[in-house]
Amino acid sequence: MSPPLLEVEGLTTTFDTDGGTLTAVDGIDFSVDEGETVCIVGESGSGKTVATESITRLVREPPGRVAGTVRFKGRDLLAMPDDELREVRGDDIAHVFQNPQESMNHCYTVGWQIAEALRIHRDVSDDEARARAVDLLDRVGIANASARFDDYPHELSGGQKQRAMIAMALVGDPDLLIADEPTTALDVTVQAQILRLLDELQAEFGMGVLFVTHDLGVVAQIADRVVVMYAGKVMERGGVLDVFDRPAHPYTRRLLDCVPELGGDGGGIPGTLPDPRDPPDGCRFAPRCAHAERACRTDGQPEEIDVRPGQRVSCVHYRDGRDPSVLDEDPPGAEPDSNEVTSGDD
Ligand SMILES: Nc1ncnc2c1ncn2[C@@H]1O[C@H](COP(=O)(O)OP(=O)(O)OP(=O)(O)O)[C@@H](O)[C@H]1O
Ligand code: NI
Repeated sequence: MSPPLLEVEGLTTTFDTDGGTLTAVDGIDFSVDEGETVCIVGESGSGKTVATESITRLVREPPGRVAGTVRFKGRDLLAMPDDELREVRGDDIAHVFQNPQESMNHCYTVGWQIAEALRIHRDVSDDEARARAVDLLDRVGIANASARFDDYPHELSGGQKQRAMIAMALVGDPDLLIADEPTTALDVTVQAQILRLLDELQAEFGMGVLFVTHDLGVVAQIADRVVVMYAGKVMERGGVLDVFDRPAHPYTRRLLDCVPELGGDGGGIPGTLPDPRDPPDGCRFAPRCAHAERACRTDGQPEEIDVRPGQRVSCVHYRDGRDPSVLDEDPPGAEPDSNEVTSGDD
């Protein structure tokens, strides 16, 4: 088997804040294979964005600090000199962010920005850059691309702006596309179009995609594999069909319970995320877990246990000699520590 395109080990990102050191991502591992889509999913504040921005060291240091290993095509991005990393960022790994407004320069036309990116990455003439930029705009589904080339960002709709950002990301023909909630700011119809577009482009360009979302409906649509994050830790991971069919971790189950499209009630999970400056002992989810017992509240996050090929869960109830079927029952009288409700899909 060839090594993964991206292999993240022990990724830990902390921030120095006035209130002390905050650990946003706490020693997580995951990988993305060539041509594969991996979704990182979890509630707001779980560390999804910080994790993906740590990969190419987009996190500002200080106050941030990124540790661990991030091997991309065999090279450790965290140990790489800045100038080499800049090349990787432009050519091999592209980011698409949630708000295209913020990622685009308002003073230049959309086409010019894409052409300029092409000129930086490739040694091409102005005419070639323009032709290729128009081609990319066309490829991402912007109608009448050669006319739209001269539009300023404010002249495009939200969906068109996001398409243009995707075109910009494709300039270097990346091997890995990191997309952080790229459709969250868009309405549902446009969101579906952009997801379809990403799917097509992935097949065409053969990219690996690392996709961040809090929306399990989106995960179901696009993921090959899913990594469930909570409070800086990985709770569960596996093939998307396995995890959706037979979620193992109580947190994953509660998340899925929230999704109306999957028969859920659309509500939230009672309680809130722990303070990242002072996380609880044991499983990070224990304070909100109806099945938590003493073993869940001691030591660190439980080691991950294989539940079926490719699916692993960090939960003491799956340890040898234990019966995880207790998680299927409503524990009598057991209430999570807090009844404050947060939305599971904000
Ligand atoms: N620059 C920063 N300085 C201090 N703390 C930060 C910084 N950036 C992120 N954090 C903290 O790190 C934690 C993880 O944040 P992150 O943005 O990665 O969450 P997320 O899972 O992407 O959430 P969302 O779904 O809302 O985007 C949060 O507690 C957040 O407040
Ligand atoms: Ni985020």
